[in-house]
Parts: sequence; C-alpha cells; structure tokens
Amino acid sequence: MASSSSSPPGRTYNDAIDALNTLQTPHSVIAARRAANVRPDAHSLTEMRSYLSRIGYSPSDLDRLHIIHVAGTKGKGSTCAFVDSILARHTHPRPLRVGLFTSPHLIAVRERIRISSRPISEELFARYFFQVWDRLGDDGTKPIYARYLTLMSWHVFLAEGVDVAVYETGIGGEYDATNVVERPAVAGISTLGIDHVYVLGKTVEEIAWHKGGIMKAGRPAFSVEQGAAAEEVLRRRAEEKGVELRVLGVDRRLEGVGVRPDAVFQKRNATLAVALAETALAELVPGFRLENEGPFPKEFVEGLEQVVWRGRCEVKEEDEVTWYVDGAHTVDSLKMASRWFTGECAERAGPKVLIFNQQGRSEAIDFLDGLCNTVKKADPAGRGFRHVIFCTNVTYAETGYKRDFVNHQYDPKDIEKMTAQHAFAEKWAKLDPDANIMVIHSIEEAITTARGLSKDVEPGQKVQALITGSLHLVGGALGILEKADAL
Ligand SMILES: Nc1ncnc2c1ncn2[C@@H]1O[C@H](COP(=O)(O)OP(=O)(O)OP(=O)(O)O)[C@@H](O)[C@H]1O
Ligand SMILES: [Mg+2]
Ligand SMILES: [Mg+2]
Repeated sequence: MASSSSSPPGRTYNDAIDALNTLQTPHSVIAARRAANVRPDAHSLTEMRSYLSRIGYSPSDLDRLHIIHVAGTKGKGSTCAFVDSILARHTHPRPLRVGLFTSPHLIAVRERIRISSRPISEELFARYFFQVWDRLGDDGTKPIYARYLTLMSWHVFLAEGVDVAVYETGIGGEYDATNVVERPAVAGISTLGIDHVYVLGKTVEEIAWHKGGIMKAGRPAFSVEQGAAAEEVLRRRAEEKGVELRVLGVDRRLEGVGVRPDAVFQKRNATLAVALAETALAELVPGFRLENEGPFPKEFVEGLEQVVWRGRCEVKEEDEVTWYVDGAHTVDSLKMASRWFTGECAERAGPKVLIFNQQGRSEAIDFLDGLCNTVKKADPAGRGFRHVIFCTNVTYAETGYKRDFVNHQYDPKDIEKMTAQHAFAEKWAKLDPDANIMVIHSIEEAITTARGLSKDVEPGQKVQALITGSLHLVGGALGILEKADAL
C-alpha cells in the first residue's frame, strides 16, 4: 500500500500500523490468561479512564459525541452501518458530521474509524495515531490494540468535531473499552447468541449480562427480540439501572424497503437501526419526529437500501466462478450465511465449492455441521459441497500477511503446521465422505485452486464458491479478488 507523502518519516500510515501491531497481546499471554481463568473486570474500565485522561479528556467530554452505542453477538456492525447510513443522509436544518467506530476491519485498519461513512485517510490516521502515542508518553504502558483504537477514535471524533458517533462494542459490553461513555444518546442490543465464551461465559444468560452493561441510567435503550432467557436478563439489568428498555419486533414500516439480504435477521438489524437513528435525531434536531405509521422519510429508506457494509452477503461474478463472500464466524451466523448461499445458488448451476477458515477458536470445529447440512438439505439430490478447501488467513503465497492483517494472537506453530485446517478436514470427511477436501496454505492459493476447478465444469455452468468462517479470510479474499484495496 502506498503510504502518504505528507507524513514525516517514521510517522507514516505504515509506521502507525507497525506500531499498533506491537500492541497486540501475544499468543503466549492469551494462553496463560485462559489457563488461569483471568477475565476482564471493572479494572479494565478504570484503566481506560486513566488513558483517556492521559490524552487530555474526561469521560464527560464524550457526551459531546452523542454516542449511539451498540452491543450484541451478531448484527452489531450491520446495525451500526445502517444507523450511520441514515444519519449521513440527514440534511435538515443542516447535514450532520457522523463518526462510525466498528471492529474488526476487513481490508485496512483505518476502516474502523470513519467520518461521513468514509474511512479516515492514511494521513489523518497517521497524524492522530501518533498524537495519541505522544500524549500517552514514554513510560512504557500503552493500551492494547483494540483499546488503543478505541481511545484514538474518541480523539479523532472530538478533534474533528463530529455531531454524533456510532460505536460498536468490541467484546461484550459491561467491561468493553467503549463502555467508558456515561451518557450515550441511546444504547442498542442486537441479536444475542454464544461467542467469546472464554471472556463472557458459556451461557446466553452470562453473555446477555455483559451486553446489557451498555445501558445507562436515564438514557433510552432498545433491543431486538431475543430468546426468553436472554430477554429476561436484559429486562432485569434495565430495571436495576433505571433504564426504560424497549424490545422491538420487526418494524412494519420496513415492508417495501429493499433491505439486503432479504432475510429476517437483517430486518431485525434494520429495525434496531431505525429506532437508534430516530432517538439520536430527536435529541440532536429540534422538532424531529418519525410518524409511527406510514412510510419512512427518504433519508431512512435510502439509508437502509444503499448502505455499504462489505464482506457480508456479497456476490461477485467472474467469467468462470461466482463468489459468495460472507464473514460469518459463529454457529448461528454461519447457518444464516449458508441459507443465504443456497438461496442465491438456486438460480445458478454449477458445482458448489467452500473456502473456509477460522483461526484461534477451538469451538470452530462445531461450525462445520450446520454449514454442511444446510447445503446438503437444500440440494434436491442431497449433494453437499463438491470441493472443500481449508486454508489459513495468510494472505499471499509468497509474501505472507498484508501489514493490516499481521496477527500475533495465534500460535505461529499452528499456522505453519495448519493444525486447525487439518482438524477441519478430518471432521468434514466424516460429515460428507463424497466431498473432495483440500488443505491449502494461503488465501491466494485457495482462490487460484477454486478458479482452476472451473476446467471440469459443464458448459453453461460456473463454479459456485462460498468464502466464509472468518472476517480476516474474507477481507484477504476481497483484496485478492479485486486486485486492489477494496476499501
Ligand atoms: N441479527 C443477526 N443474527 C444472526 N446473524 C447475523 C445477524 N446480523 C448479521 N448476521 C451474520 O453475521 C455476519 C456478521 O455481521 P455483523 O458484521 O453485522 O456482525 P457483528 O456483530 O459486527 O460481528 P463481529 O464484530 O463479531 O464480527 C453477517 O455476515 C451475517 O451473516
Ligand atoms: Mg464478535
Ligand atoms: Mg463487528
């Protein structure tokens, strides 16, 4: 990637990403913490507040950002993108400057901090990154990766004078770095399920407790419909905190709005986004109110229909391959993704191919059953994927990781030996003995292999290839498919 010419030497975007990568928690430390059952607690927030003060702000400064705070197991990013897209289209009496903070990134780190829906430039990223770096001083303690970016996002949005900022939590809610905000404009909880069990606990009740931690006394909060157990926990948390929590069924005004993909989960995300955008606008714009019945105003319809949220349910046509790209990486979201894939494939003929990876989560082996069975069930002859490729998240065959994807959190020995990928292959052979299973080192080689399969395809057909299991995999794949930075 070209680095910006106007940053001083040693302070370019690439230098910032290299410095940021030194803040990743190494694999050995993560493993030791898990072994000792160390989990985040209130101390994490005390530390975040102290970092915030070291860069020159107090928590009450964050009130100026009118934060829209979103937690949930799935649909956080999509919901935030909808909210951003709606608010960015607001014009009356003046346009709003909208900040958006999301994680993880797909193609480049700077995607995580957006203003007016665009990732901040490399130059701006480098400048703010090193301002935070300098303000924190040289005494050796710097926040870890995700916390650093959260801290930096507050600085960027305050310095750039955004009117409203949409925040996706990193992990959980109660002790998440973003939860330093005391007076959000509104909090929203998207679909809850099981993920990050080492940090948040094994049951949906424990997970709901964490996510419910973003609701703040006296501030409005919304949730999509949840399973009974999760909803019960959220309601109890709301009551304890003196929050009026509203649980939303799918908004009827969405009928006739072209939300993509046309699936219930996405309508839930859109429903939540509408409520969050409406609540924030009511606070920011005197006299703003949506009609309870009747159609949405133009900014809402266009915001929902024209949102760009890459790496989720994307279809890309090449001459010999149709690529289906989705970054799902939990049991539930992978079921959604495979249903979406089979729905799309119903209209196109050709052998089905899977490219899958999920690095560093031992539970990922359980992701495969749903994926395999959904595809078999949807086929009239009961056939599943013809070819199944398991690869690592290493981007390129020759040069390894793109800088923005360097990850010290995995055991390098596992990547070298492709331990996870061989385990996936073994499991898949049991699930579907008819499949041709391959284990391949890099994303680039996996894509080349899938393209090569087109030589055996019957005339009029194309390889139908699903890439899923990891946002890192999907981001790397999009970069390769588009031969450029797909930002
Ligand atoms: N409400 C939902 N319920 C279940 N699955 C969903 C939902 N929304 C999105 N998904 C699936 O999850 C994938 C990731 O969506 P999104 O980026 O919105 O989630 P997220 O909560 O930000 O996840 P993470 O940050 O953990 O990657 C999507 O590609 C889609 O397949
Ligand atoms: Mg997650
Ligand atoms: Mg996300």
